[in-house]
Amino acid sequence: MLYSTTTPQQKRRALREMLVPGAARQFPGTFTPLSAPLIEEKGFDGIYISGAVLANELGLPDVGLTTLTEITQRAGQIARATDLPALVDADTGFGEPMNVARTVQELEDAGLAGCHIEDQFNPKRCGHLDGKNMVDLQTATQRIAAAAQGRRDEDFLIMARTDLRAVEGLDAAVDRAKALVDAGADAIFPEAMKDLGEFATVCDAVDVPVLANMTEFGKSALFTREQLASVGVAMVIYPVTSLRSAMGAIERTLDTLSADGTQEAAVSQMMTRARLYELVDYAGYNSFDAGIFNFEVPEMHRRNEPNTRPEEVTDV
Ligand SMILES: C[C@](O)(C(=O)O)[C@H](CC(=O)O)C(=O)O
Ligand SMILES: [Mg+2]
Repeated sequence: MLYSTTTPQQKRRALREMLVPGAARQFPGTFTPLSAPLIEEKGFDGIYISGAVLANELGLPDVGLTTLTEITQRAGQIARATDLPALVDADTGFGEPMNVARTVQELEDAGLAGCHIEDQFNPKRCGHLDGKNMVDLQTATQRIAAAAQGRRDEDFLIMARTDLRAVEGLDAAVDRAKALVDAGADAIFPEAMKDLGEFATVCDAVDVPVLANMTEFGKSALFTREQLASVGVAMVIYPVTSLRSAMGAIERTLDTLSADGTQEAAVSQMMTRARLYELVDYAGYNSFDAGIFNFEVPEMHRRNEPNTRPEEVTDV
């Protein structure tokens, strides 16, 4: 009930302990606190909060328009809704090295377990698009050093992302990854790897955990957890998967509603009222204050059955 009872420090420790090479810990993305208990219940290892998704959710492209305040607020709301550790995308760190240090402190205060900071020039773009502009080595390493210096909880994970692969090739990306580790990165996010062999090369080259980005419609094929584990990947993110699934479902339902004049044919695909109430733990709040909850779900309404709206439901 209410929020997570696991403290941010405990979540950070848990993240550190789970990130071992070859573990391929799965972190599905979510843009809403409501999905966090769902991810937890399905047995995943942690939660990813995508910069692209938080921008898109605001109706914006992922080109560095969102602010530190917006990201911190939303990421904090999501982190609070789960006992799992949450890793957030901090884009280019929201400014110069001193700003990057402040970014880390804000994210620590919001209860995040870690963040990643990338070496693109602002305006940045999705790592799987062409035409990215990169900052030089010195700027990239200064960002990471500033992030490490700003951190107050030594377990807060500073992950360095390098976008260099798509611009200058794998060797350049590996060299940069090593330099970023030397600057203080606790983990590496090699963006836009072409194949499994490239993930293996990065994993072999650095002594810190490596992340694999399994974003759909990107430059990397969608490898299985087992495949990524076999080359040494420690953590896998599915950044936009739930947003794409949700938006696909919304579009299909709107088409049905528009074509049929009723949403009836789409109801069986929807999450039921009962399941939704389970996710927000109505029952838990009821044991706290019996005045809150007076809604019993008859067995027949626990299933998705079109046209079976119970009378009681409208009284809630
Ligand atoms: C991981 C990523 O940075 C994100 O913001 O989720 C994006 C994902 C995407 O746009 O598909 C990325 O740059 O890869
Ligand atoms: Mg991003």
